[in-house]
Amino acid sequence: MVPEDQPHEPVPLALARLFAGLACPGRTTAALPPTLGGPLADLLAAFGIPVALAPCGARLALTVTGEAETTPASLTADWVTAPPWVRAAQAASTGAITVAIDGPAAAGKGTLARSLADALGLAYLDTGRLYRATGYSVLQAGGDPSDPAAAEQAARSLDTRVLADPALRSEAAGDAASRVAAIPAVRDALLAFQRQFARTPPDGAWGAVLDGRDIGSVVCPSAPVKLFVTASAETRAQRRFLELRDAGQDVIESRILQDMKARDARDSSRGIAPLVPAADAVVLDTSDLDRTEALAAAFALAGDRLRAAGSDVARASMSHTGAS
Ligand SMILES: Nc1ncnc2c1ncn2[C@@H]1O[C@H](COP(=O)(O)OP(=O)(O)OP(=O)(O)O)[C@@H](O)[C@H]1O
Ligand SMILES: Nc1ccn([C@H]2C[C@H](O)[C@@H](COP(=O)(O)O)O2)c(=O)n1
Repeated sequence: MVPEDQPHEPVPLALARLFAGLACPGRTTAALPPTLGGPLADLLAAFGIPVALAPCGARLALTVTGEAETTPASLTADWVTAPPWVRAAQAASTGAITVAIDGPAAAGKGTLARSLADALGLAYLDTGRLYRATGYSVLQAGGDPSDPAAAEQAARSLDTRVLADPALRSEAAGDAASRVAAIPAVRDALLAFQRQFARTPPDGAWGAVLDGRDIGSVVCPSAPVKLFVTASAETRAQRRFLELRDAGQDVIESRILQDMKARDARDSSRGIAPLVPAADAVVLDTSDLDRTEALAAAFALAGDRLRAAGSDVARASMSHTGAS
């Protein structure tokens, strides 16, 4: 039994370290819900990282018990933050690996996508921002986001430098985004940028995490890892309320819930690229998971698929080069 008050690393950091093969033997790294501890321990063991599980209150303490098989002797500036199987796949890679994360508004897609990308050394694209920037640009010009001509013109002339503008996070920008997103010419205009990002991620990254509504179904249908992240409408509205309130916006939770339901209905029922889980996506409901638990679950799900993808890429590369 591990004492409950024993200090633990923050779980996202611990997981990043574990998956990067940089765990510190003998140190308790994560206290996890029982449903996650077992699968994660199996996964780490499969990566060559020896671990032990012990009860810790209502949770399981996951402790690294020995050196990972390929832990580097020292960390250097050019050390690639990725586990051994990822580096093998990277070396043999004939193309970038894509992690597709889809789901409804405020489900936690971006939070998970950023953490996965950071931990695995992948580039990250929040595709919602492309639609938000398009809708916001129409609003700024005094236009109607549902007007196909105005929306298409805004999408085709989009300058990606505006994607970091904090104004894009407002509910008004989200609503405008959902309206322009139902227009086929807008989706067509934004598709090439997203596919290009996935195919040739910036800064030489070996792959990319993209989040949105149609990444697994339309933008990157052959992505080896597809997560559909969801949560109840009430949970998502509360999360968005807290986010906007903490950012200093004057918001009413019941209004956010109402708008969010309307946006979900529009995104799910539109004729083109509707919000639906891809047939081969793994659904992750985060309603009862905090950020840490959701990340642990995503790591377990994504890690398994990525590992398989890494082997496939390596195999494809070997047959391509004639090696056996
Ligand atoms: N599991 C969680 N528990 C509690 N809060 C969370 C959880 N995951 C994310 N959040 C918070 O909920 C809010 C929405 O999360 P996030 O932006 O990641 O969602 P999203 O699905 O990317 O949203 P959008 O579709 O609008 O881009 C953020 O404030 C985030 O910190
Ligand atoms: N791949 C995408 C991404 C986003 N949209 C639309 C639908 C959303 O309501 C809106 C804003 O997205 P968010 O920032 O909340 O993720 O943009 C889409 O249709 N396809």
